[in-house]
Amino acid sequence: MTNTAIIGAGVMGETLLSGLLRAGADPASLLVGEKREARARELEEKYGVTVVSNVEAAKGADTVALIVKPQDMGAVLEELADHLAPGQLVVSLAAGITTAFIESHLADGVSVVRVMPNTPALVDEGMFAISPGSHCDQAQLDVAEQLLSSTGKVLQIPEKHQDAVTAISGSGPAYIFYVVESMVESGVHLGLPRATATELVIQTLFGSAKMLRETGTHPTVLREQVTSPAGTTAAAIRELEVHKVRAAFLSAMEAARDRSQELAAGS
Ligand SMILES: NC(=O)C1=CN([C@@H]2O[C@H](COP(=O)(O)OP(=O)(O)OC[C@H]3O[C@@H](n4cnc5c(N)ncnc54)[C@H](O)[C@@H]3O)[C@@H](O)[C@H]2O)C=CC1
Ligand SMILES: O=C(O)[C@@H]1CCC=N1
Repeated sequence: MTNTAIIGAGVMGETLLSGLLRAGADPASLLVGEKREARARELEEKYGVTVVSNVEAAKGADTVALIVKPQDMGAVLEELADHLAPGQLVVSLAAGITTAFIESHLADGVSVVRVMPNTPALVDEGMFAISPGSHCDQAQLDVAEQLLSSTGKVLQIPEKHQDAVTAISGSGPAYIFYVVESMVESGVHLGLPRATATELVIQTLFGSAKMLRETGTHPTVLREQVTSPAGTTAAAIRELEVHKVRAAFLSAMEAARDRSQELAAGS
């Protein structure tokens, strides 16, 4: 039985923890380090796992998943540095933090994988992009892929693309939820009951996502199929163009990419 340590069990840590349990992991094989006392008790009650110190969790683990905020990563690495040995695999899910930064804190030969996850992993529809550090071989990358694949798709990418990936799929669910909020509010503005507007928007989103995935048809073609000459959709899309929504998406994702790079620099 392999042991996995989860260091930092907030939103994303719980997402990974619950996913591993849904995939059949024995709670005894999951060692959790979480600094907030109340949160630790909550997770113990909810999942039957034991929360221990970060060092205790990491020492006994084959794989150590670091899921604290980028700003907390330096402190956690300093705490764990003397307790991690070659043969253990460190998997970081933090935005911006490079494998070089992590390796610089750890003993030579400790393997590192950088991951950009997203929250839909909570419903087994996550998107994970993974990149190996300098001591990580293909077999260890496959271990990381195996760990994550129970809760979503896993793509192996060069680390130089991680900041762009963070802007697209890491932060992406927030943009989609923002669009959903905006469409629901619009429905309410047009006189629909909120519950009706919400149901309409969620099913439309789900159906559209399923069409994209299952037909493999280009999104432009799918949009054109909905857009009748002089029809309602053309009137709506014209407004999105007038308000430069496409350009706003480009700027937003550039800002997220840039912020990921700033996090790497420690700000
Ligand atoms: N929430 C999201 O959608 C995504 C988050 N991430 C990354 O995941 C990481 C965690 O993010 P969230 O879960 O959203 O944050 P969070 O704030 O919900 O969770 C972080 C957890 O780490 C704990 N923690 C902090 N310092 C600690 C320490 N020294 N020892 C033990 N536990 C400690 C905190 O108490 C907290 O429970 C970040 O690096 C973020 O960039 C990546 C992609 C998506
Ligand atoms: O906003 C953040 O910094 C994290 C990383 C990607 C999604 N959430």
